Amino acid sequence: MKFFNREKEIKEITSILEGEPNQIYFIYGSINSGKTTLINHIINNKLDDNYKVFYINFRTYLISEKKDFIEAIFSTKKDDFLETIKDKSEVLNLITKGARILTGVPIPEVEFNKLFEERINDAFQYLNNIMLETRKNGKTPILILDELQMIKDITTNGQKYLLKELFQFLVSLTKEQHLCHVFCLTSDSLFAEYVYNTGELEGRAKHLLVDDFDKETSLRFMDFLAKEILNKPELPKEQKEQIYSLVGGKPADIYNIIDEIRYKKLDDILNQMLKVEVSKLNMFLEIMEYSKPKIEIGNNIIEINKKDVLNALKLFKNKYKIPIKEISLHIYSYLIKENILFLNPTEETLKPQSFLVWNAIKRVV
Ligand SMILES: Nc1ncnc2c1ncn2[C@@H]1O[C@H](COP(=O)(O)OP(=O)(O)OP(=O)(O)O)[C@@H](O)[C@H]1O
Repeated sequence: MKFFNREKEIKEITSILEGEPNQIYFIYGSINSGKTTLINHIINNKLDDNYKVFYINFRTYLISEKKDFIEAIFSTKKDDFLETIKDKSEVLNLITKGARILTGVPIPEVEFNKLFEERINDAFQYLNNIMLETRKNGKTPILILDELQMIKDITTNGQKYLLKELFQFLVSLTKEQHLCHVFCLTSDSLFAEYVYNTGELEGRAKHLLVDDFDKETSLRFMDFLAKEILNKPELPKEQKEQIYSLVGGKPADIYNIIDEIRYKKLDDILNQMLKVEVSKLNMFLEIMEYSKPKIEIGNNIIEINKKDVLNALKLFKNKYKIPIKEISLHIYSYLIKENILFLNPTEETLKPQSFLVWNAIKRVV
């Protein structure tokens, strides 16, 4: 897959990386807006060997307890051949000479096994030492935590949230020690909102939005893909308009459509996409009748009323984006959890997760 555009975001992130680590950066955006693709493009193509990237993707693990969290962060393997790291000198080798991007923080197997018996702070202490070693060897460490929301419900010692301890540690890495750049990625906008309003991160964290493309960029992206995938110089203007009016600037949707044009008619592709989305929404509303869904807000469990959901969705009939205060907290939280709405905490607005979802809403309610 060839990478397209995002000059503004690339400039912003590379400028951050040129400076001293000082804040935790949260990269957020609606589903499939291109967050992971962007950060991967930057670490693979825009950095020189003076950087060392520790990339942790929580999506690849099923995380339900502290032990899983530790397993996700650390790696006891030297390389893709799954050779085990035996001692500290092999860890140092990986940090100084190994690949620029490491998946997981390297640790000798014996030390890793010990982490399970000890307090979570020991894991953070080990991580801190690795960042110090990386610095000592003349490299700037970058820690990337992808899909961070996966750990939000993990408790340690029965009730204390692991997330809070992690945040404290990340503040120490950035604002206090200026040791390591930290980027957290999330597609869960309720989580992004929680982070945005978390008192202990005030003045210590910044949010960077990676949104769907605007219209002009989307049309250029279609021509870019027409060249890459279809071997055509561009797509006819009316086809581009047709695609945009159904899926807007969602990179993943645009990519899938152009790819399918290789073997299907555009009209058929678009009709099928809309049909599927409309039936998903209809099914969702129908199931609500029977399942009587509930949502936990603070310490309260609130039942979701179908009529309230329909009224909330009706607000989008003529508008793509609305102020958050127009929908009550439990209803919008539920619709976000169900991947129907996206919340932008910095703007305090709500919009459908995608243009396609918006088109379905307009037809169903
Ligand atoms: N800048 C880009 N250039 C080319 N293709 C892109 C770009 N951004 C996104 N895409 C396409 O969109 C797909 C989804 O992007 P990606 O997985 O990065 O989104 P995401 O925001 O990380 O998703 P999630 O919501 O699941 O976290 C990619 O697999 C790719 O096909």
